[in-house]
Amino acid sequence: MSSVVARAYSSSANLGAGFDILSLAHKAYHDEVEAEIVNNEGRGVLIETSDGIPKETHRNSAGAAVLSMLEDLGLKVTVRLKVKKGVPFGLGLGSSGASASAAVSAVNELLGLGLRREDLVKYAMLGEGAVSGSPHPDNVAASLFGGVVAVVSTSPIRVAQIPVRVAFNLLLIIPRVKPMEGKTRKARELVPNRVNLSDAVQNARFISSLILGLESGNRELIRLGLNDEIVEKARTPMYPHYPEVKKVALESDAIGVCVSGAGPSVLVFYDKYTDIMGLKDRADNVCKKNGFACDFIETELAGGVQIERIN
Ligand SMILES: Nc1ncnc2c1ncn2[C@@H]1O[C@H](COP(=O)(O)OP(=O)(O)O)[C@@H](O)[C@H]1O
Ligand SMILES: N[C@@H](CCOP(=O)(O)O)C(=O)O
Repeated sequence: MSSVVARAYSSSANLGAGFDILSLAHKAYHDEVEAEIVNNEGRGVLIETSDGIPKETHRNSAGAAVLSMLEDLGLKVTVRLKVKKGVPFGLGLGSSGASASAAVSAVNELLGLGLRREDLVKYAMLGEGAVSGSPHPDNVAASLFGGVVAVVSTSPIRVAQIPVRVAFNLLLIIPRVKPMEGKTRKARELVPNRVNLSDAVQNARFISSLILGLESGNRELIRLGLNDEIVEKARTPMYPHYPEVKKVALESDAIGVCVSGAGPSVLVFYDKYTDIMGLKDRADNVCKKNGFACDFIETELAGGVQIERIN
């Protein structure tokens, strides 16, 4: 085998109150990473890309993830990663996580390491750490496992896939703005270190409600669950359009609405009862009022990472 190509999908993390815990993968966008061995003489990772992301190994989520994997496993090999971006970055769509997930999966296959997906989460999240300053596991767990996931333990990593027994589609409302360099890093600086007990309790209610709603197919529980008293609130200055977009989407009978990851994109769960045309129309006006156009991408849950080709 001379190279392996892996594909990983975009994701929306947090899902309301599940900061660094909950996430889902969607088919909206995907990244592809091709991994090949350069030599077996030393340990290294070379990045090849023409998609506007850093080429230095330590500054690229794919490079940093794979390097941490080679170091941890004591492997002396240099690999080249060709990173083809499909997931736009800086918009809250898990772009850095998709590259890291595809990269560790491709190298796992290339070197015949036989790692479990939870091991791959462990390494891919270190790629997230390299770009956002903290190794959050939620986006990579969704891109690696697919569907809706909860990272229920970080040491050791444990990921639970949440059974979804309700029919819904997803709408991403994506501001057409210049991506802010290091956006997630900045957004994480806004998260408070200490929170009121009453807010923590309220958030635990939201998480319970969302998971129970998805499992039982109860629309009202999902709607209630897609709220957050802590992180979304603290970050509101980074996405001032969000409260009004949420209001008009709920008035159009969306199932529920939350910020996608650290924003500025907004994730809407909708179904046949939702006035989707009216929702887009009104949300479009809110975006324009805030000084930018928004793209509306209708999508659905995606599966986990796939090995596309073995050459
Ligand atoms: N492989 C990669 N894919 C996407 N962004 C990357 C990658 N490697 C490094 N980056 C950097 O990470 C940042 C994007 O990540 P972030 O702000 O967390 O947004 P996102 O929600 O897209 O993951 C950008 O500054 C980008 O240059
Ligand atoms: N839990 C993280 C998720 C960041 O997602 P991104 O797609 O915006 O990078 C956080 O909220 O910081």
